[in-house]
Amino acid sequence: MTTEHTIRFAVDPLAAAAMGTDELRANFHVGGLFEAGMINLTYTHYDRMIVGGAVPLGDALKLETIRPNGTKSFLERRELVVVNIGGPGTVVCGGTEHHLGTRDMLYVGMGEEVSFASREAGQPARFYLLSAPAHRTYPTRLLTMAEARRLDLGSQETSNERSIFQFTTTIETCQIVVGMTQLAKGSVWNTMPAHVHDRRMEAYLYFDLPETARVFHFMGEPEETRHIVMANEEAVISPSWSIHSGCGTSNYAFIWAMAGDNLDYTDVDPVEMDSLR
Ligand SMILES: O=C[C@H](O)[C@@H](O)CC(=O)C(=O)O
Ligand SMILES: [Zn+2]
Repeated sequence: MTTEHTIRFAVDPLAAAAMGTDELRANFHVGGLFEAGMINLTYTHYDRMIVGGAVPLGDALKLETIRPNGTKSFLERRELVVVNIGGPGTVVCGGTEHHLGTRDMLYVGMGEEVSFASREAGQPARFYLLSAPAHRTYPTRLLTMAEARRLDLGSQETSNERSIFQFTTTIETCQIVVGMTQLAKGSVWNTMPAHVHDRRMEAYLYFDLPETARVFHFMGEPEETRHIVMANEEAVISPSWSIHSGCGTSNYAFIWAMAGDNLDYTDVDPVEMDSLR
């Protein structure tokens, strides 16, 4: 077996507020996604979003179904987004090979059979995986960073100068809204001022951090915040009631992905600075 999974149940805000560091991490922090020769998946009960990692070496890795999906194939009733944060690699969907360079994204429509390969085992691809339930098949499509819609936000003065690359504005998906944010050198804050969006959960994968750098990821209801310390290539789940913002000891990049009731990136409830506690 090269496809492994763990499960995260949904947590309400009162329960989360009573948690210490270890419990917060056990519920919201997702580490160990990128293991050589493995597909590691975390099945969450937040909009049934699955976050995972696939690191193929010499042999291709087939995306096998997992028990919580309750289907014969993984994508029988799901869609998938693959973002490559490693060396060049290939995602094969129903006999068609898609070549993904670093930071390229592939949308895979419902019903496809998927396997992953690296071009060179010595410089393996590191595929970040996001999957949510789907109601119809949209075409499988490759999207490069250059094709993403770019938004430049923040400023050097407020240490949050960053570029947002929206992947799913030019391709159709059932539920998943995904993109990547790159912080400029010297900028450390993301998503501050903060926001919430109860109609969509979100997950972040922080990456491109130096080995000893950390991002303090802020979560919780705006009036009851907590933090989780994140290292390189670690993910964190943001329940729909939670803010999701971070401050790093260096600049960094992250992949954000949402699933839920609508696909409207701009539909967020801003959090007033006065209400943060
Ligand atoms: O709902 C949107 C997500 O939280 C992110 O796109 C925010 C983000 O990348 C940023 O402000 O840096
Ligand atoms: Zn958000």
